[in-house]
Amino acid sequence: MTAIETTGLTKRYGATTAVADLDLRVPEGVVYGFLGPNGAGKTTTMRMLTSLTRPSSGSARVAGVPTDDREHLIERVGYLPEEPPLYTELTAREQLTYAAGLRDLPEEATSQRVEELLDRLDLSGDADRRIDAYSKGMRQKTAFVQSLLHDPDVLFLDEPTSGLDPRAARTIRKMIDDLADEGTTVFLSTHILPVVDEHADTVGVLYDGRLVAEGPPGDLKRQADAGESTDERTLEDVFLEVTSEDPAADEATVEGATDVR
Ligand SMILES: Nc1ncnc2c1ncn2[C@@H]1O[C@H](COP(=O)(O)OP(=O)(O)OP(=O)(O)O)[C@@H](O)[C@H]1O
Repeated sequence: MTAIETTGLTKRYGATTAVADLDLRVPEGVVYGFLGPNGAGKTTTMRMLTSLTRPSSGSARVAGVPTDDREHLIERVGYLPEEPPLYTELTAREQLTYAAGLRDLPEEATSQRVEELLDRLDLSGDADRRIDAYSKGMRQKTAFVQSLLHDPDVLFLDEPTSGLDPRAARTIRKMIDDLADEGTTVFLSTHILPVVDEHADTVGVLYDGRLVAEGPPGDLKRQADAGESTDERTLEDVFLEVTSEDPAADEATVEGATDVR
């Protein structure tokens, strides 16, 4: 099944077109790296795909559910936004119990899952402290657990390793791989290109609201004209090339993998 499918998905804010006519097909169980410069429309896309923002036109289905069917959609998707909202007067354990309650998740199984996830992220020892006393990384870990609690089919992650120390960041990256192995589709937006290079099966690059390149990282690198041997090309070269204002660079970009312009 296709995990994410969008047709002509568009969002306008007044005169600004944040996302323009986006056609995406993301198969189940893959890690999809969603890249783009600041203001390219990544957050807006994720907000539309999680039913937090309505498209101006076009449509989308996630896990087979139309995104305008919010009630059913939220059972199937998880979202870790860049600045996750948490009740800072609660402890992490209370926050997670509260979130599970909102979703009507079975108590015992959920509590076991919470403990496993907290333990994996090295947060068990702090789980009964109030979130307002947490570091940025501890808040991030709490929000990450919250996005996963209901075992979503499709998980949207916006800069999931933001503020995390190297060990915690590595744990999250490993969890992303494990989730995909278990069949979860992970839609990963980050500016940390080596993470995308290592973990994403497919990369999509958004520029000015449009998808300007898409394909497996290796294919994109092979086809990028970075003036270097293939081995030395990085995803950063691809990114800079396909998001360039320079029309000459626009001509000679990543043809083939799926250059979608
Ligand atoms: N609520 C809003 N009202 C008006 N304009 C908005 C709103 N949200 C986003 N935009 C505009 O839409 C465009 C895309 O923004 P978006 O936040 O989706 O980009 P992004 O790719 O997530 O950027 P970043 O990498 O900086 O997080 C920008 O021009 C932004 O100013």
